Amino acid sequence: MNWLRNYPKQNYHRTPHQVMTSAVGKNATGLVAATFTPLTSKGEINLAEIGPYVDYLLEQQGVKSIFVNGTTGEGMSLTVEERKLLAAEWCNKAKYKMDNVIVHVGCLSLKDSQELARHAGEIGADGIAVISPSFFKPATADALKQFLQEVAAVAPAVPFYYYHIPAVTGVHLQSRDVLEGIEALIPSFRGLKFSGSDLMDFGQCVSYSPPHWSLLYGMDEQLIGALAMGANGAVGSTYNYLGSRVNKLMSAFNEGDLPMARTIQFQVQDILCYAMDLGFDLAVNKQLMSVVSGLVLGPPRLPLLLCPLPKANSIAQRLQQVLGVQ
Ligand SMILES: CC(=O)N[C@H](C=O)[C@@H](O)[C@H](O)[C@H](O)CO
Ligand SMILES: CC(=O)C(=O)O
Repeated sequence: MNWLRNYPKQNYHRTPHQVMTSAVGKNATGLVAATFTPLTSKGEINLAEIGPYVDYLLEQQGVKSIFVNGTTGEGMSLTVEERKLLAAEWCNKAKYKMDNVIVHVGCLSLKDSQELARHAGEIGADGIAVISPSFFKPATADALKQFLQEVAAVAPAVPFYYYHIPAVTGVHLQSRDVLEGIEALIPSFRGLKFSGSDLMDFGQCVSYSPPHWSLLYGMDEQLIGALAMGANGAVGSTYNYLGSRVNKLMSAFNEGDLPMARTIQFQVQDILCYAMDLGFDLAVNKQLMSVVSGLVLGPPRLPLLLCPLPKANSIAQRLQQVLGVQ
């Protein structure tokens, strides 16, 4: 097995599901809902809906952690000022109630990202996450790490997560290469939110990670594969309305009941297949959440277009049918 010994990368071979609490903050584990951003009918941010939203997740979905201003939250379509107001309100309303509020602070401009990272530290966020810049893209993993390092450096006490979502950013660097030596550059580094389909790269990230990192998976339709690979938790948009059911998937998996975990995964896939056949984008997803939860999340921001209500209603109906089957 010489090829193994010659493999240049040092892996920790950690035991999946064991994440130690670290010196900097607490790790995010379990289910994390990537929240939608409530807007008024005129397209302004609607802070008044955030308190009820937090309570809905806790009481109706059993979801105790959130990831705000990310892809689902239309973070890249919001101004820096709007993002600060939203992050502050999420932290404020989730304080003493939720386990973890992770604020996404990635921007195309390094300076904007730093301003948001500093602010997240001031408002007591439990973590910050940064997506790769995607207009001018980093040419190498080292270039990306330099960017991440500069952001993390302004909020050194806040647990830092790298957010990999290649289908959206068009940045296809292997996450394993991004993780290589990252803690020497970013002492507050605490994990990865991996929203890609490449489970080999994800597995290599798990294998490389020390026990105090959290590896969170972000493709809700195949979470079970990532759990098998050693994910510590999941961040996703569908946990806004499927959190309660997917919590059961996680416990079934942890208890070794794979048939049950698989049954639930197939239910999630059924709902998403149905939605995708109709055309499923963030605007549809947001409207679906409004229909299912009763929260008034409003329209998406341009260039996304408001989803016609009958379409969201039809997906919601399918969801109720599928969830009706235990
Ligand atoms: C592109 C996107 O928004 N990905 C989300 C998180 O990363 C997922 O939660 C998906 O929305 C979900 O897996 C449905 O495809
Ligand atoms: C899904 C996710 O993590 C996001 O919306 O950013």
